[in-house]
Amino acid sequence: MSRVLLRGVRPYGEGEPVDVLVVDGTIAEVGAAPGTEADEVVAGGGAVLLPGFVDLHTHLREPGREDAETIRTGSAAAALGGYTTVFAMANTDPVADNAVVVEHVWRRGREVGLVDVHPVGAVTVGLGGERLAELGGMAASAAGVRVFSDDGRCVDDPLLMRRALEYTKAFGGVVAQHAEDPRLTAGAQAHEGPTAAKLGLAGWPAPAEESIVARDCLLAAHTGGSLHVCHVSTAGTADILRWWKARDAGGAVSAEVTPHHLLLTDERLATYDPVNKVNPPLRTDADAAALRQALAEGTVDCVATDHAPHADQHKDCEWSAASPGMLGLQTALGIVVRTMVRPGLLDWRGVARVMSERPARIAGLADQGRPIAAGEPANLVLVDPDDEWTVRAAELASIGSNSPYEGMRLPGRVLVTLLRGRITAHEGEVRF
Ligand SMILES: NC(=O)N[C@@H](CC(=O)O)C(=O)O
Repeated sequence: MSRVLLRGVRPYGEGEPVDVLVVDGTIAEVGAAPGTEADEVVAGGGAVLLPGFVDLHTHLREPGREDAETIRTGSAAAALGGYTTVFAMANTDPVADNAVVVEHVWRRGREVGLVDVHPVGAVTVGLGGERLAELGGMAASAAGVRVFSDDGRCVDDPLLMRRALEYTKAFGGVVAQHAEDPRLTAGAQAHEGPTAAKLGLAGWPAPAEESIVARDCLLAAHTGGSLHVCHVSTAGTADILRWWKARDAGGAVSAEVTPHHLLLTDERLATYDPVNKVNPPLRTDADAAALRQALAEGTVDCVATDHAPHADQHKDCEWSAASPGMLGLQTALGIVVRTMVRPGLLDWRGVARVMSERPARIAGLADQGRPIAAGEPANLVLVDPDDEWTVRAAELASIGSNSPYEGMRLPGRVLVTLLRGRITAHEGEVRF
């Protein structure tokens, strides 16, 4: 029998500190537990206890790009960031578009054992956008895939998108769309606006995202399927989602926003440093403010990192040749605290909602994003809300070092992460 005692912690940052006893992976008691024996006692010091975070959008790069990240290093970054579950995107090499590849990713995640790694299945064969992949085969595999996405590419053919929504509905799946009309973004390098014009970079216009989101909402309603909108980046997309959700038109539509789109804007592009290159691109102050508001009110359901590690040679080059993407797993909480908690847009219950509960429900997970209560699985993260730390990309667990937050002070430090009662990260150290 394994017993872990978290002494003096505040679930959801509320009330007086309590003790939380975890026995064999399950929360056994929440309350005062004086004199309780345990294999390991964590001195909580009044820190905030939350359900472990769930990331619907992670690039782990394995198989194929192990020079940027592996399932082992990405899992370590996740545990250190407070995550107990990540969804590994399908744009690997080979593409995760069949049962063999998704089972490999799933098994490797289990072997590493730091977080639950759920492979995302590709919607189309080879992310080619022409033929549906064997969605049912991936769903029926040992990996039990429920989330499907061509992320990195848009399923721009409306008929294929319709079929994907219809087909996944049969087994409770969700289609996570990278909303980008490719005809409107050919050659795009930056958000289309004054900054891109000044810097001479080809623009990525907001309607390229918004038109696909509007279309897909209509298709979700028509088919009764489940649509999840990846990395919402514009105020206009938030408006469409707000209008759509108010209509309650059928189907299920959910959406995520990344930490970087909550905080960073295209003003950072002036240095031409490709660390700021990401897809969808950093947009304007007004967009970021609208996204923070949309997340606070629930129009955008959750935060997802879009953790996108790249090997140095794909970032240490000129802007146009650089790969888009940023590290995100270890900095997500800090950015959410900075942009949402400190300004009063979210309390800690809200953080639990957007980083754990909603993403778990969207993906249909039964054992994650659960209440902190006796009898529940002990997937938990303990956060010091006041402590600040300085981001040093070289010290992050990922192989790639493409963090746009280098040198930034971030509030909210992860003290301990527990996966089914096992401590996976402790004071910045991973426990493999
Ligand atoms: N989000 C990113 O900027 N990059 C993603 C894929 C993509 O969406 O382009 C990646 O896989 O690197």
